[in-house]
Amino acid sequence: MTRNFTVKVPATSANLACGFDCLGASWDGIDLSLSVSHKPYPATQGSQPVISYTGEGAGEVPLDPYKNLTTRVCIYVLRCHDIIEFPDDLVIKVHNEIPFGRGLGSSGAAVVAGVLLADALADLHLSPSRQLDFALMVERHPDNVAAALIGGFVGSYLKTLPQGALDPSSVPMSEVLPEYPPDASKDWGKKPPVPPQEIGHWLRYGWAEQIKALVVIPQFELSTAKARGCLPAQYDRSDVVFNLQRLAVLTTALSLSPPDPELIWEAMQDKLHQPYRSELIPGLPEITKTLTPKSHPGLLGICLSGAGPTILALHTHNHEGIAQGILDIFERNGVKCRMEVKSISMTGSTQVKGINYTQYRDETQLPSIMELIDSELSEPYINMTYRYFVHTWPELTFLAYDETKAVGVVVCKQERHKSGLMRGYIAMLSVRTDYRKQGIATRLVQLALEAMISGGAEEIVLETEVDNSTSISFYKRLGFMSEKRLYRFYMNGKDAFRLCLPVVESEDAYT
Ligand SMILES: Nc1ncnc2c1ncn2[C@@H]1O[C@H](COP(=O)(O)OP(=O)(O)OP(=O)(O)O)[C@@H](O)[C@H]1O
Ligand SMILES: N[C@@H](CCO)C(=O)O
Repeated sequence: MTRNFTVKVPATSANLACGFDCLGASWDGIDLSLSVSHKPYPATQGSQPVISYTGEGAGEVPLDPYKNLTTRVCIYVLRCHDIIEFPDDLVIKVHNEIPFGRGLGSSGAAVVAGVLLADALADLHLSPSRQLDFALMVERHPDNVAAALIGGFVGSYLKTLPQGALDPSSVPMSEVLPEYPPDASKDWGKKPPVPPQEIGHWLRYGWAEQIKALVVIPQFELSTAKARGCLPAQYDRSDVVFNLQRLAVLTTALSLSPPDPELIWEAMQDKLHQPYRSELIPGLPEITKTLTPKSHPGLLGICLSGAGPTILALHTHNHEGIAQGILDIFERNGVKCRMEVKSISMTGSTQVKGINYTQYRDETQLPSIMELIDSELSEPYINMTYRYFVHTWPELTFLAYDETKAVGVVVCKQERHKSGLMRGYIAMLSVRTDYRKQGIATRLVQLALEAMISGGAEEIVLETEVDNSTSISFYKRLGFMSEKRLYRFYMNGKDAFRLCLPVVESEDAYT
């Protein structure tokens, strides 16, 4: 059976001015997404994962699973659980909307995605706290990764670990995520350092629903490493106190409704990182000092997003006016930008298990098939009828599973009709009522059609009750046409329509 699932991780803004290395917020509608399919463990083929990648960073990101950040984190987490290889037939389709090196947490998102990928592939059932431990072994400040994992407006700190515990910051990154040599075999880097428990603690704050984020993204990249490189090793006590006082106010100020612009603007001042980063971001001091709630009504506070160069302007309204103010300053400094308005994402990262489809395997599936169909159809069938179909044409019965629960089935047969044509026949189709409208019936019928056509079917037919308009329009959408009316076809005396799909030469004519 092939399993499939998706992983989605939102973009984040770390710091929010005074909360250097401890505050973060995640944004809706700007995500890193993985769409994954694989065979369940144990792995037997030693096959390499196939990665494809679209969106931000396409063409730049390595697609070799031992070089790509997300899959390297994934194999790191798997190996910490004594699973040394990727599962068989692993296909990962990445779509990334988070631009690199702009202070929107792209690397944190890639790391979190790797942790969630490993978790889902091997059914590790890691708690959010344990997921954060693994992420913090790789991305060593908690602000982006905590906000990306948990979602919302999040405060976090790194715990002081007991003496003797592994200190993540002292483990060289090359030991956590080794650079795999080209000839790395599956035994290479097998025993990585396992993170201590509960490296990071976090708390989600309230966020007033009126507050939106205007995100102004300059065209140039600034790596976090470079933006940290210009920070001093030590600070004046007065600067630290300046930030702490603002931090004490900001976390609650952003939760109050209606938001107080004067309070928030002043609380979003900073002396610990932005002044030092000004040399790397032309126009930054002017943007953070001259745009105020008085000059630009609707503005609440303005700062660097993470390590920059993106500017984050929290506001309640007037995003066009505020954006123009920022764009004018950037333009005078020769910086080109694009902008987006975002809402806070309260969901954080998600792993959504998909429905898995499988061909009929053996009699143990018969009770599920019978239950699904008996609960659905007006026509009662006896055991022998089911056995006749699934034993004669096992390759033409398909089931849909949510984890181990069967939620849909299609049962078909195929034989030569007296007209001389090879005729496929859809005998039964059923999807649990609570799983409808997810495309499960369509996928089941498509699988059956593919199997019948590859088995030589020249036409495919079925019957449906004349007053079952849902069923009739479902099959018509798949290309079926009404062929004839069959009078008193069902035992309840109802008429049926026979629907027919002529198989034309193009194999995808039915899709
Ligand atoms: N989806 C991804 N897949 C693989 N590698 C990625 C992905 N996203 C980011 N990276 C790697 O992370 C680098 C960017 O990391 P960096 O920490 O400099 O910036 P950022 O995470 O966008 O900013 P910040 O941490 O300040 O918010 C990229 O150049 C790339 O090497
Ligand atoms: N707090 C970090 C952001 C990236 O995690 C910094 O400003 O360098």
